[in-house]
Amino acid sequence: MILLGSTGSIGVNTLKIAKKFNLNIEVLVAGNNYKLLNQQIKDFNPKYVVVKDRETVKNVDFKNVLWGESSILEVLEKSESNLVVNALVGEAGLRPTLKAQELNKKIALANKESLVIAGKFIDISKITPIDSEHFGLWYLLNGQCKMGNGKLNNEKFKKLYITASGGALRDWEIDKIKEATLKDVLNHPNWSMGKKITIDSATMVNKLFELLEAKWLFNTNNIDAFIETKSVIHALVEWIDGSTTAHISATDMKLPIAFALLKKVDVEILKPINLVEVGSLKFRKIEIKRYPVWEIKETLLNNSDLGVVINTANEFAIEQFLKGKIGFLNISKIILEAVKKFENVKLNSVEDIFEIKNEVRKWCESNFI
Ligand SMILES: NC(=O)C1=CN([C@@H]2O[C@H](COP(=O)(O)OP(=O)(O)OC[C@H]3O[C@@H](n4cnc5c(N)ncnc54)[C@H](OP(=O)(O)O)[C@@H]3O)[C@@H](O)[C@H]2O)C=CC1
Ligand SMILES: CC(=O)[C@@H](O)[C@H](O)COP(=O)(O)O
Ligand SMILES: [Mn+2]
Repeated sequence: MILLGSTGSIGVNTLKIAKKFNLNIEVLVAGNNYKLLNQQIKDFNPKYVVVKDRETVKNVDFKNVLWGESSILEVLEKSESNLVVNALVGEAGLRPTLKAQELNKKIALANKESLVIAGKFIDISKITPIDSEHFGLWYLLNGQCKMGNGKLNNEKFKKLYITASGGALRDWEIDKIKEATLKDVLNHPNWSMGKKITIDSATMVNKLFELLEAKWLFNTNNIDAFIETKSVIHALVEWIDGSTTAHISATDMKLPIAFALLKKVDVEILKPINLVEVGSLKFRKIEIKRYPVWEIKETLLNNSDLGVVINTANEFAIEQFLKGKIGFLNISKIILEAVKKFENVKLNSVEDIFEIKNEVRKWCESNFI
């Protein structure tokens, strides 16, 4: 397989599954964590290795190390594996997703930003979702709604739900949230993940993205989210008959990853959840006064072209927050102002995405730096 983002949270879990099932790794792509990458090269003996920056190349114990986005695309073209695991973070994952699709490869997609930014240009038949909630929905729907042609029979279900943990600040007094530091925001209550998605969980941008991701994956706008504070339930399907089924598992990404990598899974991947030990579950509404970005939920679902605007503003704002230049609440403020400014955006081609991304980026830089 081809693993993009091998040194990250998803990447490391993917390699644990690869080792357990003795899967071949043809390509390792990492950013600049060469210490971990060198260990992975020793363990998996890949044919190609790509890193983010030229300066990192000299520290990697491998001959012909390549670097940069164009090298990721070049290696995708040269590779023989038919499976790409996209565990890159942010917009950096988009061009590799589009290239893998062009090469008719299967994509095990963790990089949700690919669908947020360019869902309407992505062939969903090539995508297997790794995102835990979407894996849960896929798991629940696959038995009931799969039609012969692989499409889902959407008449069977009434509504899809995904859950949110509420993020690191979910129990903070609302008027204290503006003082949250990076350390506070990275303290996720249930999951251990990369920095960006952990910040997105605290702003609820992650769940906003996941609603749009689900729209593309399951071809429906009939989707919503609520908080389940232990992240024991990941997804639910409300059926026409009035019953609801829920997908429950431990908070460990090895389960969705195993399904995405293997044709079928008939061994234990995670220890089952003991609900008697869990004791109780608490559910909460996602409130706009605590999560301001939730205000644009319907706007985004009804105009998915806004995905590139929201993602660009979010990545800019997170960069500024990580540098200590803006406060936590400004992340949502910048996103909401960008949506107002670019509300009439229209995507007619993939090229439009990159043009609009640059325009939004320039606007953010001239208004918020
Ligand atoms: N973590 C999780 O549990 C979940 C993650 N996801 C999604 O999966 C994706 C990955 O998330 P996560 O694993 O947490 O992210 P991490 O930040 O932990 O890992 C990102 C990976 O991408 C690499 N990388 C980043 N930028 C570049 C670049 N420009 N070129 C090459 N490599 C790059 C990093 O390299 P390095 O570290 O060496 O710099 C690292 O290997 C995200 O889209 C996230 O939303 C979805 C559900 C759950
Ligand atoms: C593990 C996973 O799929 C993440 O997307 C997780 O769901 C993020 O947590 P939140 O539910 O807090 O956004
Ligand atoms: Mn998720």
